[in-house]
Amino acid sequence: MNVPAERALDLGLAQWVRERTGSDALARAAQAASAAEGEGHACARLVGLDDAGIDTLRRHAWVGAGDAFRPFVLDQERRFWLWRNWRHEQRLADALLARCAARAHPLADAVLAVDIATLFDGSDAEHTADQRAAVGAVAGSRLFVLTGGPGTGKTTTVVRMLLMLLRHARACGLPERPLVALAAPTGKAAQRLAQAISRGKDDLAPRLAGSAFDRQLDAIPHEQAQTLHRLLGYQPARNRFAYGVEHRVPADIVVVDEASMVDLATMRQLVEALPTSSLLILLGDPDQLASVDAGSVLADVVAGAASPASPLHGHVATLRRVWRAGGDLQRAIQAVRDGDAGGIERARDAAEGASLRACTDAAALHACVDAWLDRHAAAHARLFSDAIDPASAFAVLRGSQVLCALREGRFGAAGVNARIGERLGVRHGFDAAQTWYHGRPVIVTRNDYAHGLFNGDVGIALAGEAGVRVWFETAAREGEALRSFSPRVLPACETAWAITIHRSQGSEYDDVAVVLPPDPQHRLLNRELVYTAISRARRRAELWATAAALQAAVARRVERHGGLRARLAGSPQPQQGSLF
Ligand SMILES: Nc1ncnc2c1ncn2[C@@H]1O[C@H](COP(=O)(O)OP(=O)(O)OP(=O)(O)O)[C@@H](O)[C@H]1O
Repeated sequence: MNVPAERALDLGLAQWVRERTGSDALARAAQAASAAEGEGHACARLVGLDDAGIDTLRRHAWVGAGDAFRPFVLDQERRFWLWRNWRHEQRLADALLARCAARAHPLADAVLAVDIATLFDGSDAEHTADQRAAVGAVAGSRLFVLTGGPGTGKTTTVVRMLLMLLRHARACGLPERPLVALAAPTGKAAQRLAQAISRGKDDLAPRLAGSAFDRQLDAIPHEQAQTLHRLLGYQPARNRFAYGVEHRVPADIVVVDEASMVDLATMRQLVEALPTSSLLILLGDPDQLASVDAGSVLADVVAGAASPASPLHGHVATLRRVWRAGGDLQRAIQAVRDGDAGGIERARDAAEGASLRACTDAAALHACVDAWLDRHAAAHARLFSDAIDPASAFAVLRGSQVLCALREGRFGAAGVNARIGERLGVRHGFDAAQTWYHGRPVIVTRNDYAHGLFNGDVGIALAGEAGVRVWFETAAREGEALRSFSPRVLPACETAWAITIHRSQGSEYDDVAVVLPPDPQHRLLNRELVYTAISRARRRAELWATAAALQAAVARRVERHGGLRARLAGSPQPQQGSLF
């Protein structure tokens, strides 16, 4: 079992605290809080300290109870925060609860019933009961959270919510013509949101022609979906946001998709930057991996709201029915979400759906890669043909993707990438050792504000008359489609035949292969990781793993430590775990 190395950052903080305070106990607690933050927790749990040690810490001038600024906060449950994370939780919870307190019920039941019937005309009332209820509940709220797994109709439902809100804007306390902003944590997710909303509008247009909602469809600006950082006016040179408490985002209704990826600090920035009279709608799947940075805001909101005592109760709707085709795959995804690894093993032979390919060693991994390349041979032949245009190349890339739990090593993205590149080179007659070959997919690993390219953006290298250009489909400006760059000016990027599961968040592919390390004890294996990976698949997911590693992963849940959930539940909640 590999243990995380002590980070220089955490040791540095400990040393700094020790030098200034002379307190070894405080230095060690500070190190624990910093290390916990690095692992995604908002605070550390000091359960290894005895009562005397806790008392010593509590009496220290640098440690407070959170009522006034102190560098650290220690609560009654031995949770220990860096001040900034304590403050983020406090301010975020206050803002969310204030939004709930401002709730009104402006529309009469009869009006709601008629409108919902129009918006869902032609659909089965029982099958759409959750979606209908969500549309009815949003009117008059200042915060609404719509959750559900892949294909449960979150986007479909939010389009109808927006139509309802636009039609009754004044009654709902919004301006006559509310400004709607659509955002997501990454460029890729923003692009998908734009496409999904556009599709939803197109589906509805013929059905709503001539109805009271006809006019409102045009007021949903799907082409303006943007990253959260852009919505908040992030200024990289100054590392600050243009919008905040002093200067609010000019928007009346803000929809944020893939909210599970939004960390604590960014969510606080968002809620503080929105006008208090605005409505914030969060969409997401709380069972997915939490944000890369500290916090698990969406999961905390959903869990907190489950308590009937919570002011958030009634502000969260969960969609359960899966509308997307592919019953086998959907059943396997749900089984993993519910902790049942057998859901995948039972579907072992499914040509469509989910399956497990035993992958115990390098030879087995190579066999998996070869079978994968055989299956996608026709698509790769298209990709490597000289005639392919960038849009078609991106369509090929969306068809299949290998996702790895690890970054490094043979079973990590680095090793699998190297193997796939090498095998494709042999099959299609190119030298995979050269960096920029025609057909090479890449993923950006650093933000480059000058070129408008961001961590996670996927590009494709295509050779043309002007030499190799690298194409991207994430827009830098509104209305822009494809852009190309010389490889020389690109920010850091990596080959993307295989990418990490973390990097795949917010993306979807028809066919997905998920590579897990064979060691069942590997500390990075957990249920959220496997669930996130296989739920990226639209048609088929294949796990390259040992049955033991799969079972161990699905059995292990990660819960992030923090105080947000208890604040939102309306009552203090002790938590499990030890980091000290
Ligand atoms: N009430 C409905 N009637 C008919 N089809 C529906 C309904 N709700 C959803 N669908 C269909 O199910 C599919 C998935 O819906 P949608 O894209 O809204 O889900 P989602 O939860 O946003 O998915 P994801 O986040 O995984 O992309 C779409 O093809 C959509 O048209």
